[in-house]
Amino acid sequence: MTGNPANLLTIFGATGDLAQRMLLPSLYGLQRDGLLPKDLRILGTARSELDAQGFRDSVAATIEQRVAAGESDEASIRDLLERLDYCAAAVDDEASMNALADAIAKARNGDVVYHLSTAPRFYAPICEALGQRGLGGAGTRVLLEKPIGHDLASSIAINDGVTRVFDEDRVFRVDHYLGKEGVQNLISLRFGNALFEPLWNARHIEQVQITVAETVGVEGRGGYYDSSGAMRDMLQNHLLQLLCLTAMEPPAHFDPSAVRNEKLKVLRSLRLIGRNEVGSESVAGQYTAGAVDGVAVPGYLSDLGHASHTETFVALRAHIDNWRWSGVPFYLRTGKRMPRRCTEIYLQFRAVPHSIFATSGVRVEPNAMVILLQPEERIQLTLMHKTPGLDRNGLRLAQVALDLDVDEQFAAHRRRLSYERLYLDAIEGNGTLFVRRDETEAAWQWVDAIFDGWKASGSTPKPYPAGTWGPSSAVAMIERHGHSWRE
Ligand SMILES: NC(=O)C1=CN([C@@H]2O[C@H](COP(=O)(O)OP(=O)(O)OC[C@H]3O[C@@H](n4cnc5c(N)ncnc54)[C@H](OP(=O)(O)O)[C@@H]3O)[C@@H](O)[C@H]2O)C=CC1
Ligand SMILES: O=C1O[C@H](COP(=O)(O)O)[C@@H](O)[C@H](O)[C@H]1O
Repeated sequence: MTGNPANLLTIFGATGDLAQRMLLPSLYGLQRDGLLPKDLRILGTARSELDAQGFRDSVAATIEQRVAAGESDEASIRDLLERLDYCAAAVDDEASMNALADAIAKARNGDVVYHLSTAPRFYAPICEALGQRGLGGAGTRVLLEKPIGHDLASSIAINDGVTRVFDEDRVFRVDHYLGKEGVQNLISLRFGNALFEPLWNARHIEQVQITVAETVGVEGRGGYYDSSGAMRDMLQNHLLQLLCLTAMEPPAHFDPSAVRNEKLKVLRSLRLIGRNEVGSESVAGQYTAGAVDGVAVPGYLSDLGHASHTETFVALRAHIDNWRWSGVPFYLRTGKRMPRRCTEIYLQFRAVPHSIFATSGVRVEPNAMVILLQPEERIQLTLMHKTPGLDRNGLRLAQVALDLDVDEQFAAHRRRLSYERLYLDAIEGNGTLFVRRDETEAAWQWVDAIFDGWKASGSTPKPYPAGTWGPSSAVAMIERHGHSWRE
C-alpha cells in the first residue's frame, strides 16, 4: 500500500466525457453501497465556470441519466452530492490554479488522490503546478488516464514531468480494463485453479486469439480518435494488458510489484514486428459506410468530416519469445463498427496426437477455452463427446461445451463498473491494478516499431464496410498460418 486512505479525491476534467460516462456513475455506485470512506470529499475541476451548486446539479442530472432506473436512489444521490465541491481552473492560468490550490489545501485532511481525466498533454503541467504549490508531496497520489502520450518519446516526456513531482509508487496509470470483473477473473482462473497451469504453455496450446470488437464508431470523440487510432486507443493498452494477464508467469504474490514484474516480462519478450514483418504480421483497416445490427451507418471519413489515414481496426500476429510460449501465435484484433460487441480470449489447444477415430471418418476438433469478457461473462471449454446412439461404424462424436454463465452463477452479485474497483484501490493506495511506467514504455516501444514499419512501407489502412470483421487481408493474414478467426 502507498500512503493512507485518502480523504480528498480531486478530479481534473470533471466536466468531460469520461467523467460523465464512467467516473461519476462509479462514485455513485460506491456511495450507494456505503463503500466510500466516511470523510471523503470530492473536488471537481475544469475550465467551465460552474459554482459548487452548478456542479452538483450537473452531477445529479448525469446520474439520473446514466444509472439504471432500478439502481437510482435519492438518498444516495443526495449523500454523494454533499461530498462534492467544484473549483473552475484552467491549467495554463496561474490565478485560477492558485484558487484551486487553495481549495485543495482547505479540503485536505489527510491523503489526496488527483485524478487527471484530461488530455494527456496536461498531465505534466498539472503535476508541475501542484508541485510548485506544495501539493505533490508525501500523502498524495496521481491517477493518469490512457493513452500516456502517442509514442515512446512523448510518453517518456509525460512520465518524466509527472515523476518530477510524484514518485513512481504514487503514480497510478489507469487502464480501465484492469478494473473489469472478467479481467480480474483471468487472474483468479489462472492462479486459483491447479487444473490449467500444466496445460498453459506451448506444449499444449496451439494458438491464442484476443479480440476486442466494438459496434460503436467514434461517438463524438473524432478529434481525439483521429490523432490516436485503434492501435494507440486500444491495442497499446487494453489488448496488451489482456495479453500480459493471459501469458504471464505466476506471480509470487498478488501485490503491485509481483504482478507488474510478470506483466513487464511478457511485454519485453514480445518479438519485434518491424519494417520487414509489418506486411505479413499486421493489418490496419478503416471502416466505410455499412450496417451494424441492421442499421445503416456512415463511414469513418463521414463521421470525421475530413480525409484521414487513421486506422479504426488493427490485427496482428504476435509472438512471445520465451520458454512458455515459443512458437505460439497470439492473434490480436480490435476495431470499431464490427458486427457485434465482443471482448474475448480464445485459447486453442493442440490436436490429439493420434486420432483413433480417423478410420471411421470422424473429425476430432481440438479442445478450446473461450473466456468471454463482454458483453456477458462466460467461460467455455469445448470438448469432443460421444453422440448418444448405436452407430454401426464405431462412435459418432460431437463438439460440445462446458459452459459457465458467470452472470447467472453470480446473479446475486452486482456487476461493478471498472472505476468502482479502481477508485477504491486508488483511495486505499493499492497499485496492483494500475500500470507501471516501465510497462507502458515497453508497450510503446513495441507499438512504435509497427508504426515505423507502416510508415516505411507507405501503406494506408484497408477499407472494410461497417458491420464486418475488418478487411479481408486480416482473414488472409491468419489463414496463411493455418488458423482462422473465431467468429
Ligand atoms: N472518454 C472515454 O471514453 C475515455 C477517455 N479516456 C481518457 O480520459 C481522458 C479524458 O477524456 P475525455 O473525458 O473523453 O475528454 P473530454 O475532452 O471530454 O474532457 C476533457 C476535460 O478536460 C477539461 N479541460 C480541457 N482543457 C482544459 C484546460 N486547459 N484546463 C483545465 N481543464 C481543461 C474539460 O473541461 P472544460 O472544457 O470545462 O475545461 C473536460 O472536463 C483522456 O486522457 C482520454 O484519453 C480513457 C478511456 C476512455
Ligand atoms: O479506452 C477506451 O475504451 C473504450 C471501450 O471500452 P469498453 O469498456 O466499452 O470496452 C473505447 O470505446 C474507447 O475508444 C477507448 O478510448
